[in-house]
Amino acid sequence: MSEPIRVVVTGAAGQIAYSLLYIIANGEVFGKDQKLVLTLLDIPPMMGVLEGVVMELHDCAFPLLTEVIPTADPAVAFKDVSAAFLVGAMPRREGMERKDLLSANVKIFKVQGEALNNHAKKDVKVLVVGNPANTNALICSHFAPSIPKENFTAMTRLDQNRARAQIAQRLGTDISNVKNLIIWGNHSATQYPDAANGTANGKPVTDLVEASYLQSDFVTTVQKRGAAVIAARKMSSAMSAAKAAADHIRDWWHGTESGRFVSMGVVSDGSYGIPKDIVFSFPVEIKNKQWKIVQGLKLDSFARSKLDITTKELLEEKEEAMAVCNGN
Ligand SMILES: NC(=O)c1ccc[n+]([C@@H]2O[C@H](COP(=O)([O-])OP(=O)(O)OC[C@H]3O[C@@H](n4cnc5c(N)ncnc54)[C@H](O)[C@@H]3O)[C@@H](O)[C@H]2O)c1
Ligand SMILES: O=C(O)CC[C@H](O)C(=O)O
Repeated sequence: MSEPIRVVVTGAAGQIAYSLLYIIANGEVFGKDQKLVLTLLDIPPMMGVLEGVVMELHDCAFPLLTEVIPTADPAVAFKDVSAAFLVGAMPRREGMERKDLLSANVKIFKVQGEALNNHAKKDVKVLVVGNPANTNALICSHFAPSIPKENFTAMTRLDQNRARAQIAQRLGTDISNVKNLIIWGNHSATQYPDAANGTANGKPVTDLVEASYLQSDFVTTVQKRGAAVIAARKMSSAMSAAKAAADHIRDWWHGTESGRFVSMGVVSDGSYGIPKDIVFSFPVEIKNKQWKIVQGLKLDSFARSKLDITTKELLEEKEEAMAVCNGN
């Protein structure tokens, strides 16, 4: 059994955290031999609810959980953390526009970037789940200059999982047989879910599924899945978001198997002609806790036009977010 590591979950009294905390504390992210100290951050009015979550965590009797620290103070929450799940933010509800979220949520990530900068381990692995996730991750990194920007990522794993589920259902095969679907760009309705490199039972998805579906309904279903869940549940997706957050950090911590890639929002280095310094979802491979963008994949003109749309949205979001953070 190794020494405990400290892991923070923000928005710990919320919906996603309620599913996520179980998965983390049960050893399914950092491993069954990794003891954990969990710090749980939420805002002061939620401290009562958070107390209940803490009681339940104790009552689960998780062997790996050595301590649980609920707090409303970022300095306490981020102290010496090795991994950070930044979930806490307002979710979009029916009738709200995505833009309504940006100005409210982006400020949270400025504060938390500063807190990470001042209190976290310098090799902390940060996953931003709170929306607009890509731009929040960029802001967080911007305000944490002492931590390498490679350590800040945004969650598009839920979109990847959604894409896999759509293809598996269409082919009537197990989801574990469907690999290497890619999410490019923003975690929003402009993302481009791309099956061009995907395989199902070892065969190219493009040989098994009609191009007309892959270029239309497949793309729009995945793009709009979050909105469809909100319309049905009247609340944003939570169980599936928690599972995806756990998948994301588990793969970052333990690595990806050879030949298999996963999608993560990472600070662009200019790969595939995407402008530097926006958080863009790319296919990555992971080894020794370092991700690398998969290079050399072919993008046809259809794919390229989709990447242009999502890039434009991310550049606009960046400008808007910087203006909010600078008080303009
Ligand atoms: N990237 C993705 O794939 C994805 C998927 C689903 C949801 N989301 C986003 O995740 C976020 C959380 O969703 P949820 O359903 O858990 O929402 P929720 O409203 O149930 O919970 C959010 C929690 O965050 C807390 N919070 C607010 N400001 C905070 C702050 N400054 N510090 C710490 N905690 C704070 C709230 O008090 C609340 O307890 C939303 O922004 C949602 O849109 C992202
Ligand atoms: O607000 C949305 O449209 C999406 C909410 C969430 O990010 C999801 O993908 O389920």
